[in-house]
Amino acid sequence: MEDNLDTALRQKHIKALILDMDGVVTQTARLHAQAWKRMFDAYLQQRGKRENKTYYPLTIATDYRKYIDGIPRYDGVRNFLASRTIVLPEGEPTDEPGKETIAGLGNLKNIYFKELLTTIGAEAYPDTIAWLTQQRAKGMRTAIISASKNSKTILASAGVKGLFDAVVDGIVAVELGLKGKPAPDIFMEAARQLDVQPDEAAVFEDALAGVEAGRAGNFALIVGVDRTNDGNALKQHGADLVIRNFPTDKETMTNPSGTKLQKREASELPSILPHINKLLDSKTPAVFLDYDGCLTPIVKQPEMAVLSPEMREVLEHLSRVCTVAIVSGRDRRNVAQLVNLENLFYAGSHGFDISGPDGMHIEPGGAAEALPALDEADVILKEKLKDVEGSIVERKRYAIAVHFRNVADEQVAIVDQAVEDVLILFPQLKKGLGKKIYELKPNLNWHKGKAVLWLMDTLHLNRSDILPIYIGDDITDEDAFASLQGTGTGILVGAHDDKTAASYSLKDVDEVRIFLQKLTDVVNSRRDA
Ligand SMILES: O=P(O)(O)OC[C@H]1O[C@H](O[C@H]2O[C@H](CO)[C@@H](O)[C@H](O)[C@H]2O)[C@H](O)[C@@H](O)[C@@H]1O
Repeated sequence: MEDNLDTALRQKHIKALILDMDGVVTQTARLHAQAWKRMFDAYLQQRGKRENKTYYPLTIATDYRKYIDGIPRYDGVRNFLASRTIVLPEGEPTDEPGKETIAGLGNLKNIYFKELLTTIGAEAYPDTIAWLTQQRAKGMRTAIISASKNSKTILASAGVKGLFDAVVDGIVAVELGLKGKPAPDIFMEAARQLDVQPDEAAVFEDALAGVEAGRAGNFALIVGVDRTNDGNALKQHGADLVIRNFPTDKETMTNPSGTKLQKREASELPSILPHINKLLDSKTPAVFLDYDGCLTPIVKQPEMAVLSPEMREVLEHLSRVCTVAIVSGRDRRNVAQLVNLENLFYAGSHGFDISGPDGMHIEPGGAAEALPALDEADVILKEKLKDVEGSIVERKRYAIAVHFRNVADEQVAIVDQAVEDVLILFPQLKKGLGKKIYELKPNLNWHKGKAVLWLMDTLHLNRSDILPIYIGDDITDEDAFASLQGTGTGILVGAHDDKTAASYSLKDVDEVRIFLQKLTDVVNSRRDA
């Protein structure tokens, strides 16, 4: 569907792109949702006590989306309160935060939001930024619109201010007397500032009110950006086209060392087996290994993935001749127990939790602050999924895997929704994908690739006589392949759903064992020579 976007832009002769900020360019929707929930839940509770009445708390999946998302702040307060049959005086924009007026409650929400912005910060969607950068390089003009009065701070916090020729936000709207969405005013002003007519511009929106606003303004193309599985609703409200991500040319993305990242189809990779001698040359390997799907076959239940005695023996021999680390999505203690070899390094929870021989233990990703969010998310997910047969919520120290391998196809949507609902509640967490699992991880720039580079550095392996080799089978291993591209070797086991940054392949777990055995033999034979 994403490929259609470039075609649609061409067909409609689009000269300018007007993008909504929250949910399309920056990931602040979750911060907003959390701030709204904090403000309204406390207010409703306090009011309920006073009136001896029960007011239901705000639900993010329904109330926030329906009454608040994408519209000016005070309108959001008024809309939501109306859904609970509460009418308050409008008040003044200068009302004290928390005063029982529309403005007072809106001002309190804004304080909570700014607190979250300072503590957690805004992040830009990498796919949007990569695509926008490409479009601007082709001469496309770009504007960003938002109902927020904090847009400048948010754009600066996400580091994307320079990507837009015009910014039309809540402050500009007040100055010019522009009506909020679903009125088209804010988009029309953006088009005016870009010096284009609506029939020359495309609008990108994730909110239903925003899609309606684009339609009301007769823009040439309305693109719904579906980050929350709401594609049908976006279409019903007027989107011409719905995309889940912006189409980026993955081959042109760069790896952490700044060199061009090469990605290929798994089927194009040569087997590493005939190339071991050439690969090693005169170097000593440092071997980083994923666990599930690499050292053990993928099985139905996580606890059934037991290491074979043969694989353990091979690993033990290898660890006598070079550094060996297991880099896994599993909990570190769990994977260390499964492998059960003392002289290996273990990076668990996708690299956030690392241990090694002689009592070494360190958590280099800085994820400790996400622990309360993980604890709460774990409880909520277990409650939400308790009746979904076959689902497993597997808590690791710094991640939660939500397994749906054994869930009936028609129930997988319930799992999807539960994960999305929880993500909205916890901006400290982000979603990752794996084989038939969703992973909730700390929302930090840390992953298996960073853990590998950290180990290389800490263990003084960044030397010309060392060849780092990473072997893995899953999407999460791509970060490690990318981190080593140019300096080491990535080996993909089997295939996953995307292109790969690995350079070689191995068919399955048996071939991994054969490769590790041969590697050990080559190093040993050199020593004997
Ligand atoms: O990074 P890894 O060591 O590969 O860990 C990734 C996840 O592996 C486990 O789940 C996967 O393997 C299970 C057992 O074969 C399988 O049932 C599941 O469908 C796979 O996704 C593990 O349970 C997760 O915690 C890891 O994150």
